[in-house]
This record gives sequence, structure tokens and C-alpha cells, in this order.
Amino acid sequence: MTMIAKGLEGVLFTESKLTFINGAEGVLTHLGIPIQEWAEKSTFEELSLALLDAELPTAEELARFDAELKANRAIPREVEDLIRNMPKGVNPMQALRTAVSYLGLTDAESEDVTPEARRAISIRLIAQFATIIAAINRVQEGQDIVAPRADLTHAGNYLYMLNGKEPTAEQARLFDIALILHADHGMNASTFTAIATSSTISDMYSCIVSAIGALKGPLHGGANEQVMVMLDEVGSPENAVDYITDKLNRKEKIMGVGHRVYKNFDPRSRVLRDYAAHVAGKEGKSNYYQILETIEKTVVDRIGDRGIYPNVDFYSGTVYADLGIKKEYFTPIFALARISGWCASVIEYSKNNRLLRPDAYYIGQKNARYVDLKDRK
Ligand SMILES: CC(=O)SCCNC(=O)CCNC(=O)[C@H](O)C(C)(C)COP(=O)(O)OP(=O)(O)OC[C@H]1O[C@@H](n2cnc3c(N)ncnc32)[C@H](O)[C@@H]1OP(=O)(O)O
Ligand SMILES: O=C([O-])CC(=O)C(=O)O
Repeated sequence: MTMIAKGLEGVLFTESKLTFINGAEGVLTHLGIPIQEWAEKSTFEELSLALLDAELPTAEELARFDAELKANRAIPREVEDLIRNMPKGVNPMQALRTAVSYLGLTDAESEDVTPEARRAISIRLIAQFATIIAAINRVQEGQDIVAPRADLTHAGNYLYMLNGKEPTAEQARLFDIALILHADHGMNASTFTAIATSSTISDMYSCIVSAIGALKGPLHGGANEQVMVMLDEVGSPENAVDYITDKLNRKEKIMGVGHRVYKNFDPRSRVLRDYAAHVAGKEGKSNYYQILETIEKTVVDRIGDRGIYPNVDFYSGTVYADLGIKKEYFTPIFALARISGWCASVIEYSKNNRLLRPDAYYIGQKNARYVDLKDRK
């Protein structure tokens, strides 16, 4: 009997040294180091470099990488103009996809697919994603673009470019941790898409534009925005049980819960839940957190036995909202972090490339004859 791995579940198509996930036990490691340790001890810059080179950097290597990121933060004038001329009210992920595609046109090295060029382009992309996303957000809000600063961390500089004022050290670190938690996650749909594009030996910008498109969907990165839409629909904690029960009775999916690999818990959602609780502790911010807690309990009571628990998208939004980020930008923020994982995975796969080309089991007609248009009913 022909076996079809629907959704490619459980299919191993390559080897990787970057990320290990044990979904049954809620384990996630990068280079063998648990995600909790990366979140507690490291920075987004360090994790990005570790992923790109598949090894822990020395202090000197990290300082050089950090300087390279800072030197590459500014985006070309043409890309700024493109962002300024985008229609108002566009979907920010479409805007990001368009801006990154255009950025490729301005990069003289963009068609170079050697490992050295792929790595150099990756550094520029990691640096410039932040500038592009902040610029899109500000222009769409009718504000001027804020130029990047080289004296702030990657996370701190993003919040500065977004809000036009320097974040507190606590805000910058909280955002840094959120970026760490989202930086890479094995063969998720967007990383797989980036690799599929790169397997044809296409250019780095095409790989990343494909990945942005895959991340955008509500079954993947787009779920974080949908969680916030759900929270607003629920309105207050008292409505949460009925809201979720109705949805489940109608066989509708609850956003921010369930995962292809985690069937017990997603370790990133645990870390984010703690930060969401911290944020909720602040005056006037507790409503969202209470609704989320009630939704989590209701979902776990109803369908937890089917392995459905909060994923990384469930609690992230309340943390972002506290940093002044609007829900329409939650998914671009995911991309701001995941660019490191996308680039690292493309670089790793390219070293031992083979064209990705799965197959479909044919269930259509056989031996059919062409019928002239005039004879068709
Ligand atoms: C960063 C990330 O990408 S994390 C994931 C973000 N996405 C979301 O939060 C969207 C909501 N979640 C989902 O849609 C799913 O859990 C996915 C797509 C993430 C993974 O699911 P898959 O492994 O493909 O499982 P699939 O969608 O086939 O669901 C299996 C069963 O569980 C149910 N189920 C899965 N997730 C949910 C959910 N969120 N709410 C309700 N039921 C669910 C399905 O309805 C299905 O039930 P059935 O067997 O009766 O038809
Ligand atoms: O791994 C997945 O399928 C989705 C996910 O959690 C991520 O990309 O972070």
C-alpha cells in the first residue's frame, strides 16, 4: 500500500546541527544548548552568529559580528522611498516581502550564491530586517522613519527606531529574549520553504522572500496576530470559557494552540508565559493575561488529551503589546527574529545541496482523451 506522509509529517529530508526538538518532552535546543539557557544567558546577536556558523562564537568573533550588524543597519534610500510610497493600510507582511525583494535589487552581490556571499548577505539581512520593519510600521502610522543608532543592541535599536525614543534596559532585554525564543525552530514551514527555494541554487533574497510568504499564514507565524484578535473578541475573562467552547463545538481552530511537533508543551510558551505574567502584573495590563490563562485551561481540559497546548504564538502578543508593538506587526516581529534561522538553514543546506522534489500519489484519470472545447458539456 502506498503511504502518504500528509503534511510531510515525520519525514526526514536532511541532516542539521542547528536545532533539536523533542516534542514529547518539550525540549528545544540550539547547538545542543537548551532554549531556556539561551534566553537567560545569551543575546539575539550571539544566537544568530552561532546559528550562521553552527558553532558557539568566541568573544572576538561575536564583537566582529556585532560591529558588522551595526555597520549594516541603514537601508538604501531607494528602499526607504519604496516604503514611503506604499499604499496606506497594507498588510505589513506583504510590505516586508516587497521591501526585501526590492532590497535584493539594490545589492550588487545578490546573485552570488557562494558560501561567502550567502553569509555576507545574511548579515546584511539580519541587520536590515529590523530597519525595514520599523520603517514600514512608522510610515503606515503616518510618522517619519527613524534612522538606526549604532550604540544600541539589536533589540534596543529596533524599539528605538519604532518608538522614536530609547527603550529602558528592561524593555530592550525583554525584546531581546523574545527574539531569541523565535530565532530558529528546525524544519518549520517557512524554513523549509527557504530551503526548497535555495535547493534550486536560487539567490538568498529569493529564499527569504519565499520564507516571508510562508511565515505570514495563520497556521504558522500569522497565529500570533490572530491570538490578539481572539483576545479582543473575547473581551473579558468571564467570556473566555463560552467563547472557546463554542468554537470547539463548531470544530473551529483556536489560534496559538496546537503544534505539529510539540504534543505536551512548547518550552518557548512557558518562558513567554512568565514574561506575560510579569507584564500583566503592571497596573491595568492584566485583562489579556487573565483571558489567556482561562483559554489555556479550557483548551487543555477539552483537547489537551489530543496533545494540544499553547505554542510560541500564544503568549508572545501580550509581551509585544506592552513594548508598544501593534498586533499587525506581531508577525513581522517573528520574521525579525526568524531571519537568522532562515539564513542559517539555507547556508547549512547549501553546503550539501540536493534539489528538493517530493512526489504526489496520482489519483486523477488515466488514459483520458482530449475533448474539443465545442464538444464539452
Ligand atoms: C510558530 C508556529 O508556527 S506555531 C503554530 C501556530 N499556529 C497556530 O497556532 C494555529 C492553530 N494550530 C493549528 O492549526 C495546528 O495545531 C497546527 C497547524 C499548528 C499543527 O497541526 P497539525 O499537526 O497539522 O495537526 P492538524 O491541523 O492536522 O490537527 C490535528 C487534529 O487536532 C485538531 N487541532 C489542531 N490544532 C487545533 C487548534 N488550534 N484548535 C482546535 N483543534 C485543533 C484538528 O482540528 C485536528 O482534529 P481532527 O483530527 O478531529 O480533524
Ligand atoms: O516548528 C514549527 O512547525 C512551527 C514553530 O513553532 C516555529 O516555526 O517556531
